[in-house]
Amino acid sequence: MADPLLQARGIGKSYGHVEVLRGVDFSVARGEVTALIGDNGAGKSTLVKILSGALSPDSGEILLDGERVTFSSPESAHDMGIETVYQDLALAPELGSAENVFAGRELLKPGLLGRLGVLDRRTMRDRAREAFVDMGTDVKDIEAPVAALSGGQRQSVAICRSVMWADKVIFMDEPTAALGVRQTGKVLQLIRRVADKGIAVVLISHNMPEVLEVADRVQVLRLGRRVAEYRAAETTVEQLVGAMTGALEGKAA
Ligand SMILES: Nc1ncnc2c1ncn2[C@@H]1O[C@H](COP(=O)(O)OP(=O)(O)OP(=O)(O)O)[C@@H](O)[C@H]1O
Repeated sequence: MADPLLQARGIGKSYGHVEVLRGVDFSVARGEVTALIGDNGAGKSTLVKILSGALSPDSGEILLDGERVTFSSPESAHDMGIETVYQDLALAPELGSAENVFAGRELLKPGLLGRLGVLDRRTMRDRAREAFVDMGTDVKDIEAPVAALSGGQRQSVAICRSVMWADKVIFMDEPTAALGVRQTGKVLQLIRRVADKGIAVVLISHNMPEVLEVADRVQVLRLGRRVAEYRAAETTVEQLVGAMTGALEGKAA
């Protein structure tokens, strides 16, 4: 693979006496979509939480651009250019798409007498619109409440928001799980576009054909260990399922 941008080495994590991750190595490169797959309970979400600052590992190390880093919180990972799109999307349904992009990170402009403190609504709207156009999304009315959008459009808003704030890594947890075929296709195109901007995308998915369609590389977790790594172009659904269930030995890419 190209030089890893984010690299985890020997990550271990237990909840009480239950060892959930056991010496997991994982790496992602700029401009690539890396799928993270595994059966229910394999440890995917736990690994993503560790790599995005939401959980601390018990052991192992994380390197970003070759430098060892420690995330004390999701905000500290955000500050280093790492964002996560969770399955619930964390959008405020009553706010518009543009407002959601900037929610909690509003831009301010000088108020009266040069004091900071007035929301710069126009700049936020313009930047959000630019981001939506740049990413090729079909959200037309960026002021309509996101509750009124389709599931695919809401997913697009959440992805565009992450692109606005991340310049290194974006984790996406099952971004197409609730979508129909057409909307899934659009979201997959969007995911590709995010990677083409030079961002490393990590995609958690249970949908193997989708993984093979959009990912460059696939890393397989089973029972808390990374058991295989494949180039998507050189593997099959059967191989992936075999590695996930333990029926097949994985071959390092
Ligand atoms: N907060 C917690 N306390 C105790 N055990 C937990 C906690 N979170 C996760 N686990 C356990 O850790 C293991 C790995 O869970 P994790 O959610 O990381 O798996 P996953 O691969 O993301 O699964 P899924 O595909 O079902 O989301 C599971 O056995 C789960 O029950």
